[in-house]
Order: sequence, then structure tokens, then C-alpha cells
Amino acid sequence: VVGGTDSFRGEWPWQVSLQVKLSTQKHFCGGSIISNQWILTAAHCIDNLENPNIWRVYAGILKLSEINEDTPVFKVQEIIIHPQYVIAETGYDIALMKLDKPMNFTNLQNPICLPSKEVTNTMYTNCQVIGWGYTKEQDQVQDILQKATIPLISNEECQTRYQQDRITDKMICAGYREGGKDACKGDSGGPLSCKHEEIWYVVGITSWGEGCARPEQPGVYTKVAEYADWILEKTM
Ligand SMILES: COC(=O)Nc1ccc(-c2nc(CNC(=O)CCc3cc(Cl)ccc3N3C=NNN3)[nH]c2Cl)cc1
Repeated sequence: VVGGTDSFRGEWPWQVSLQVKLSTQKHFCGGSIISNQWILTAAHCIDNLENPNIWRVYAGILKLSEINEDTPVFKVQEIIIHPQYVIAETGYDIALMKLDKPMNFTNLQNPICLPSKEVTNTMYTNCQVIGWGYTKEQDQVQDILQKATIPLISNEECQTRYQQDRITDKMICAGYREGGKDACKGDSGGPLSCKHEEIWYVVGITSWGEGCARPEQPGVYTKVAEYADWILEKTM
């Protein structure tokens, strides 16, 4: 996250670090707890990494340095990628991971609500992008989970910023015209969390953008409300 600040422990209990264990293990993407056995993330996180056995899910952590051999970890039983996904820029950048066992909810790990299709985006006035990603385009993943408040922008404005791409109704954009705050490398798959009437909703999944926090280059997120039926169909 560019232009963000440190989160405090338990502030974002639905945020998870999705890690891949090959010869070494490292943070790959963010994700959101949406039930005791399902994680919501971006399909591009799984590109060429469809084998569930290489994934490790860490919940209830604030610092990546907390992770060691003794840290509780979840394995992944199943990965479901949206059938129409090709690349992030053309949409359907959404995937589900089923944990090998249901997690116990605690103050440090519990789910975020799925948005209803009814509540339109204009009602969200407090949206935060969250993640352990870079704080500038040439950087490294951060130890402490970062957060930044980012305003939603209309798809019409977003389309004017991305003439080479089609900003669809299943995408939602957020950013400042002057830039300065945005998601960045390592944040993808994580939630754009918006608070509405005291309840947090996963309104977006961090997906793509042209660079990080550049002026007039907003972040583009998967619009979760458009996939509510698909999520329920796959997870119920
Ligand atoms: C030691 O462990 C490690 O180093 N781990 C580690 C893990 C992952 C990555 C990594 N992840 C990605 C996937 N894309 C994103 O995360 C954000 C995309 C994005 C979304 C929005 Cl909304 C706005 C802007 C951008 N945007 C554009 N340009 N840059 N960002 N790329 C790379 Cl590289 C790098 C290192």
C-alpha cells in the first residue's frame, strides 16, 4: 500500500496472507475470510499455481515476521477460479480457496460481510485498501499490515483514465486524482473494505492498476457485489 499507515493488531481480522511453499515460502497475495472455511482472493494470484497443496493461509497476524514453524497455518483443500477469468485487466479476477479445516473465529480472525447487490457504491464513504504490499513501485513487501483510506470513483471517470482497457460494470475503481495513495505489488487479492452503517463489507478485491498511486491512474478492483450469487453458489 502506497501512502498508508501501520494497522493495529485485530483491526482487519478478515485479512489473510496467502503464501506459496515451493523451495522457499513467501507472501504472494492478500485474501479475505468470508466464512469459517472459505477465503476470497483474486484469480490472478493463482496464475500457474493451481495446485492447492503449495498454498499456506495465515490468519490473525499483523506482521509477516510473526510467521514461523509454530504459527498456526491453514492448508488449502480446493481452489475455485472464476471460469471467465483470463487476465486481471479483462475482469472476473476472483477466486475462492477452501481451507482444509474450518477455522475458529477469534478477535484476531473473523469474517468480513459480503456486500448486498442493493447497496449501491455511492453510499460507501469510508473505504480502505489493506495489505503487506510495496509502499512504492520499486520496493518490497512490508512487515506490518498497511492501510489507506481511498475514495471510490465512478466507472465513467475510471474509464477516462484507462483508454486502452474496458472498465466493466463488474469492476470498481478507487483513487485520488492527484495519486499518492493506492494498492501496490503484493496487495492484490486483498479486500477493499468499506464501512457502511457500522458494518464492514468486502466491496472490492485488489486487482490491477497502471503503476502505484500515480496521478489519474486509479486502482481497479473486482466489484464483489456483482459476484454475490457466484460466491454463494460455490461456497454453500
Ligand atoms: C518476499 O515476498 C515477496 O516479495 N512477495 C511478493 C508478492 C507479490 C508480489 C507482486 N504481486 C503482484 C500482483 N499485483 C499486485 O499485487 C497489485 C496490482 C495493483 C492493484 C491496484 Cl488496485 C493498483 C495498482 C496495482 N499495481 C500496479 N503495479 N503494481 N501494483 N505483482 C507483484 Cl511483483 C511481489 C512480491
